[in-house]
Amino acid sequence: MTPEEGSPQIPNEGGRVLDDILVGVREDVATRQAEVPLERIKELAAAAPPPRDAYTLLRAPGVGVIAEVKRSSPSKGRLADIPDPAALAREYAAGGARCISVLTEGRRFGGSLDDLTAVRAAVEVPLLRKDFVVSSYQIHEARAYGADLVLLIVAALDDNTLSGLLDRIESLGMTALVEVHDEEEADRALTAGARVIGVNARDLRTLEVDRSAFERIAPGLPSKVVKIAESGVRGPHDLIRYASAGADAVLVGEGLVTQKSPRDAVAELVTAGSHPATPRPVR
Ligand SMILES: O=C(O)c1ccccc1NCC(=O)[C@H](O)[C@H](O)COP(=O)(O)O
Repeated sequence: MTPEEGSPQIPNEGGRVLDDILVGVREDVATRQAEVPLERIKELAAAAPPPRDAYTLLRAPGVGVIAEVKRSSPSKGRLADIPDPAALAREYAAGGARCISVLTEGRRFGGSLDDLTAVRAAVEVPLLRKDFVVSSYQIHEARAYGADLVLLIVAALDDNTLSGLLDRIESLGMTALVEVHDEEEADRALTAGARVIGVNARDLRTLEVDRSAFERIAPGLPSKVVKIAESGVRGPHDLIRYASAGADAVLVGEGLVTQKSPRDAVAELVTAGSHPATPRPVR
C-alpha cells in the first residue's frame, strides 16, 4: 500500500457516509422537483443541444483523462475553492482532458447544477454529471444542463432501479458510467447492460482507497466494455499502473484541483497515457 492508501483522513461516521449522502440527495431532489416539475425538466432536456458520443471517444487510442471539478469530499474535507469552474474546465480542456466530470452534489462536495451550466458554456468536451443519482428526474436534469454522461453508483441502487436508470440515460442519447467497487457489483453492472464501467478505488462505505480493486476487476470485464479507473490518481505513475491493468481512462479529482497548474497536471497525465511504452487495452 502507498502512504495514501488505507484509512481516510476524516473519520467516517461508522461507515454511513454513502447512506447519509443519499438521504440528503433525496431531500434536495424533492426540493428541486417541487420548483421545476418532472414534465418541465423533460421539456428542457428535450430542447437541449444533442449529447456528444462519449462512449466512442473513451475508446480512442491512449489512456484518456477525465478531469473532475471537485471542491470538497467527505474523505478529505475542503480541497480547493474553485470560484470559477468554467476557468478550471478551460484549463482541463487545454491540457487535453478527454471528458470533464462535474460534481453537482452540494452538501458534501460543494458542487451544483450551476457549475454544470458554467462548464457546459465554457468547453466542448463531453461532460459527466457526477452525483448520487437515485431518480430519473436527475437524469433529465443532467441532460437539460448539458451533460453527456451520467454516473450511476451500483452500491446506491437496487437491480431494478439500476437497469431502469441506465436505460433512461441511454434512451436520452447519453452514456451511463456505471461505478462498481467489487466483483459482485461488476456482475450487477453487466447484467444491467453497462457499456462503460468505472472501478472506484475508493470504497464509498469505508472511504478507504485501494488501487488494486481495478486490477482485480477490470481483467474480468468484456473487451467491448470501456473501463475507467476512478480515484487515487496522484500522478503519471498511478495512470501507468491502471493502464497496465487495462484502463481506457482515469478519472481524477484531488490530483488536479490541488495543483498550481491543473492544465499542466492534465497534460502530464495525457502524455503518460499516450506514450508508446504505456500498455493499451486489448480489444
Ligand atoms: O471523494 C470522496 O471522499 C468520496 C466520498 C464518498 C463518495 C464519493 C466520493 N468521491 C467521489 C469520487 O469517486 C471521486 O471524486 C473521483 O473518483 C475522483 O477521486 P480522486 O481523484 O481521488 O479525488
